Amino acid sequence: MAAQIWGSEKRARRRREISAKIAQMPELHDSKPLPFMTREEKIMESARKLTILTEKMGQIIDPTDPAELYHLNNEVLGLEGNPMALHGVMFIPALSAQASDEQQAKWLPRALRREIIGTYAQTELGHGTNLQNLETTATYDLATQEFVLHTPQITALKWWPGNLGKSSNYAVVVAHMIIKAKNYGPHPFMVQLRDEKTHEPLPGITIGDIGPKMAYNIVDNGFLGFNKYRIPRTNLLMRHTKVEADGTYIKPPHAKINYSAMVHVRAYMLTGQAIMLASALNIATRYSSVRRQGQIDKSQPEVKVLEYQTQQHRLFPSIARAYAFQFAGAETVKLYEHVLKEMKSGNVSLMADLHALTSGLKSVVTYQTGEGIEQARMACGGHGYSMASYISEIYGVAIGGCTYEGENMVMLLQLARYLVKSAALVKSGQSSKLGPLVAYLGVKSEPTSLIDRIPNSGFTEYVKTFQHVSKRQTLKAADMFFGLMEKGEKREIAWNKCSVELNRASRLHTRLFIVEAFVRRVNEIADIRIKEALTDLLHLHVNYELLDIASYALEDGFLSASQLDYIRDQVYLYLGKIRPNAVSLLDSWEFSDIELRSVLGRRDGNVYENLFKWAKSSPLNKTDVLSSVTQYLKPMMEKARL
Ligand SMILES: CCCCCCCCCC/C=C\CCC/C=C/C(=O)SCCNC(=O)CCNC(=O)[C@H](O)C(C)(C)COP(=O)(O)OP(=O)(O)OC[C@H]1O[C@@H](n2cnc3c(N)ncnc32)[C@H](O)[C@@H]1OP(=O)(O)O
Ligand SMILES: Cc1cc2nc3c(=O)[nH]c(=O)nc-3n(C[C@H](O)[C@H](O)[C@H](O)COP(=O)(O)OP(=O)(O)OC[C@H]3O[C@@H](n4cnc5c(N)ncnc54)[C@H](O)[C@@H]3O)c2cc1C
Repeated sequence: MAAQIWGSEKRARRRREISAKIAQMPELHDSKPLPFMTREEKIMESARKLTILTEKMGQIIDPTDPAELYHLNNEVLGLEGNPMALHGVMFIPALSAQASDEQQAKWLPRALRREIIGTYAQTELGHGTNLQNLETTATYDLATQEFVLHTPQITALKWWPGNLGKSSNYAVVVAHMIIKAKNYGPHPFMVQLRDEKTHEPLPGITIGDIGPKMAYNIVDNGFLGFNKYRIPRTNLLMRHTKVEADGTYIKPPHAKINYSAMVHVRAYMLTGQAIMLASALNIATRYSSVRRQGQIDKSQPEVKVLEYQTQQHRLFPSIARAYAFQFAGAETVKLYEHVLKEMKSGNVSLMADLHALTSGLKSVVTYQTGEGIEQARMACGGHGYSMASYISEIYGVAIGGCTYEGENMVMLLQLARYLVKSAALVKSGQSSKLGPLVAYLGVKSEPTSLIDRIPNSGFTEYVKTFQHVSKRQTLKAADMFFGLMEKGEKREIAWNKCSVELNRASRLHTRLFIVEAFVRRVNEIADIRIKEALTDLLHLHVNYELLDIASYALEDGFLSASQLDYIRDQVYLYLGKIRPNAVSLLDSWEFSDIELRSVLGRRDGNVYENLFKWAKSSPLNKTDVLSSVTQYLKPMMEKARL
C-alpha cells in the first residue's frame, strides 16, 4: 500500500531508509517538544537542524530528488516551516521557470548551494489577490540602465512573503514595470535585500517580520519596503519577457507566464495537503483504537471509540479523501511538469487548462483537508484539543493553504471562467473543441442515474452521475450569466451576481476530477489485496461524496429518493467494511513518530503514560509555585483573608 501511496516500491523503500537514518541521528531530532518552545526558540532550533542537514543531506537522501527532500523536510524540520521554506518552494522554482539561461547560470548554483537564501515577494499590505493593483513600481532609468524599485505608500509594502522578514537575503520581487511612463504590469525581478556578509538590510530597504500567526510560526513571514532602490536592468527575470538597454519591451508568449511560480505551488501543494490530512487521521484513528469509552452492548466491556458508527463516519470518508487527494495530486504534478517543459520551449497552449485545473484543486482540496483535520481533532475528544495531539498545528498549517497561492473563492472563480467558456462552446455546437478535462460537458447524459440498477457496473454509473451534476450546474450558472448580459447587465456585474452559482460549478467539476483520478488509480492496480482494500475505500468515497452533493442530482430527478437511500446504505456498509483496515490504511503512509510529533498518535499506543510524561515536562511544572502566584495571586488571597 505504501508503494501505491508514494508512487512506487522504490519510493516507499527509500522513505523507510531515510526515516531509519534520521532515527539514528539525535542531532536531527527536536531537542524538546515544539509546543513547549517560544517562537524564537523554535526558529533557532529549526535553523540548527537546517544547518546540520545542509552538511549531512548527501548522506541521508539524494538531494536532487524533490520527493526525498520533502520527506527529509517533514521528518526533521516539520510542518511548522523553517528559515528556508520559501527558498525551495518558490524562489528556486521561480528562477528555474522565469530566469534566462544566463541568469540561471549566475544565480541558481548559488541558490542550490545555499550561498544565498531567497523568497518570493509578491503580496502587499493592500493587495494580494488583485495583482493588477499591486503598487510596488520598478521604473526603468534609461540613463543608468537600472530599474528603480519603490514603495509609494504604506499599502504598497510587501507583506506576507515567507522567510522575508529575517532569513532571506534575496527575493524574487513582483513589481509593476514602468518604461518611458508606460506601465507593463507586474513582472518578477531578482533583488538583493541584505548584505551578504553582515546580513544587514541594504540602504533603501525596510524589512522585518509581520508577527505571530495562527500556525506556521517558524516561518518569518515578512514586510518589505523600497525607497528608490536601484537594481541592474538585467535583474528583470528574462526567460520570457525582455527589456533591452534602450527600453524596448519584448512581450512574453503568454500574458500570464510570469505566474508560473504560483502554479508550481498549487500543483505541488495537493500531495502536501493529503499528507497533512493523513497525518491528522493517523493520530485520530490510532487514538480511537486505544481509547475506550462507553458500551455499545451494556453486557459487554467498554468499547474502543472507533467501534462507534459516528466515529467511523467522522473519520473514514476523510481517509478516502486523503488517498483521493494523493492520487489526484500525483497526476497533477505529472501534468505540471509536462506543461512546464513545454512552456520552457515556447509552447504555452496547455497553460490555461493547467491553471483551471490547479485553481479548482487547490481550493477544494485545502477546504476539505481543513474539514477532515478538524473532525480528526474532535474525534479525539478533550485530548484532541491539547497540543499533545499536535492536530491543532497540522490544522493551522493546512488551512493556510485555503488562503495562500490564491484565496479559494477567487481561484474557484478562475476555474469558472474556463468552465463558462467551455459551456459557450457546448451551446454554440462546438463541443468537439472542448479540452479533455471538460469533454463530458458536450456529452448527452441519460435522463436518470442507473446507480443501483446495473449490477457490477464498477464505478461507471457513479462517474456518470458526477458528470451529470457538474455539467448541469455549469450550464445553469453559464445560462444565468449569459442571461444577465442579454438583459443588458455589464459583464463584470453579471459575473458577480452569478459568482456563488459559478463557484458551485467549479467545486462539482473539481470533485468529479478527484473521483476520476481515484478510479483511474484503482483500475491500474494489479495486486489483488491492495486493489480490494482501495476498492472498498473508493466505494465509500463515491457514495459519501455523492450524498454530500445529492441535492444537485435530486432537483432534476436524475437521482430518486430510493437511489439516495441505496447510496446512504452503501456508505454504512463500507464504513463497516473499512473498520478492520482503518488503522492499517493510515499506518501504510508510514509516518514515523518523529514526523508526527504527536503524543496521542504514537505508534506504540501508550497514550496515557505518554500524556502524563508530556504534562510533567511542561515548563510550568518546573517549579511547584509560579512567580505569578507569589507576585499576584498569593498577595490577593492573603489580602482577602485579612
Ligand atoms: C514531493 C514534493 C511535495 C511538495 C509539497 C509542497 C508543499 C508546498 C507547501 C508550501 C507551504 C507554504 C508556502 C506558502 C507560499 C505561499 C506563497 C504565496 O501565497 S505567493 C502569492 C500568491 N498569490 C496569488 O496566488 C494571487 C492570486 N491572484 C492571481 O493569481 C491573479 O490575480 C488572478 C488569477 C486572480 C487574476 O490575475 P490577473 O488580474 O492578471 O487576471 P486577468 O483578469 O487580467 O486575466 C485573467 C485571465 O488570465 C488567466 N490566468 C490567470 N492566471 C493564469 C495562469 N497562472 N496561467 C494561465 N492563465 C492564467 C485566466 O485564466 C484568465 O483567462 P481568461 O481567458 O481571460 O479567462
Ligand atoms: C501562510 C501564508 C503564507 C503566505 N506566503 C506568501 C509568500 O510567500 N509570498 C507572497 O507573496 N504572499 C504570501 N502570502 C499571501 C497570500 O498569497 C495572500 O494572502 C492570498 O493570495 C490572498 O490575498 P489577500 O490576502 O489579498 O486576500 P483578499 O483578496 O483581501 O481576500 C479577502 C476576501 O475577499 C475575497 N475576494 C477578493 N477578491 C475577490 C474577487 N475578485 N472575487 C470574489 N471575492 C474576492 C476573498 O475571497 C476573501 O474572502 C501568504 C499568505 C499566508 C496566509
